[in-house]
Amino acid sequence: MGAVNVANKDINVSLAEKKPRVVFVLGGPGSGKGTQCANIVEHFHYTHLSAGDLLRAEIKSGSENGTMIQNMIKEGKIVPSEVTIKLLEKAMLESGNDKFLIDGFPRNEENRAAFEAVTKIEPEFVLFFNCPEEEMEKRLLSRNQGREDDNIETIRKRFKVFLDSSLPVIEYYKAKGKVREIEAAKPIGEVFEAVKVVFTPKAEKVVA
Ligand SMILES: Nc1ncnc2c1ncn2[C@@H]1O[C@H](COP(=O)(O)OP(=O)(O)OP(=O)(O)O)[C@@H](O)[C@H]1O
Ligand SMILES: Nc1ccn([C@@H]2O[C@H](COP(=O)(O)O)[C@@H](O)[C@H]2O)c(=O)n1
Ligand SMILES: [Mg+2]
Repeated sequence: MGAVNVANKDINVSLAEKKPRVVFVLGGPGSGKGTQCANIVEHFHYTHLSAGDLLRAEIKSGSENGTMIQNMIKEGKIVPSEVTIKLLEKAMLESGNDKFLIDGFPRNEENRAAFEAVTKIEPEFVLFFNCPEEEMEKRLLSRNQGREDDNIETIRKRFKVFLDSSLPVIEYYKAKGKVREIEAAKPIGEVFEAVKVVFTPKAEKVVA
């Protein structure tokens, strides 16, 4: 435990020193976060870190937390921040990049406050994909990526967690003027056109 704490301290010091640029990418399950992050990476050279993907990789790695994480994901519950933040910090430091899309995080108030306290990083802005449940449900049920949480029972639990725990985080950042909201119930290309506007520096935007 002591060794882990020492290593953590080193990680935190160097992340705080690096002062990376962070965009939080939020939205309901199936709103298209991962799909649009792939486009943003290609055009704007961010590194994409999906908290859900990191947690799924942790299960596969045979980590001591694997069973706990797997059980929480099956129930659509939010894994304790300590676990997720360690994975995010490690991935940020290993990437060598200085700008990140953090997808699916912070998912609740505990995630948000712990990330800020541990890393001292404030997001540049929050990209929020707003999509009706009916559309998200349809997408998740036809995603076919073998995810254990893409079944109707877990999907309904994930929707409830989104409404109860994740929307308040979006509201928190809205009050700070940091939310860039995207209408996500459109074809992928149209959604990306709206995303591009958010990421294009003001000076480069063409005035019509
Ligand atoms: N604009 C869109 N129109 C139609 N289908 C879409 C659109 N965006 C994404 N999809 C499809 O919907 C499914 C969910 O998309 P994606 O995995 O990007 O969502 P997500 O927000 O990352 O979901 P999760 O929170 O579950 O990880 C995928 O099969 C994807 O191909
Ligand atoms: N901050 C987070 C993000 C995700 N989880 C868990 O992973 C599941 C899948 O996440 P996706 O973003 O890939 O949909 C999610 O339902 C949670 O169980 C988490 O705990 N904390
Ligand atoms: Mg995703």
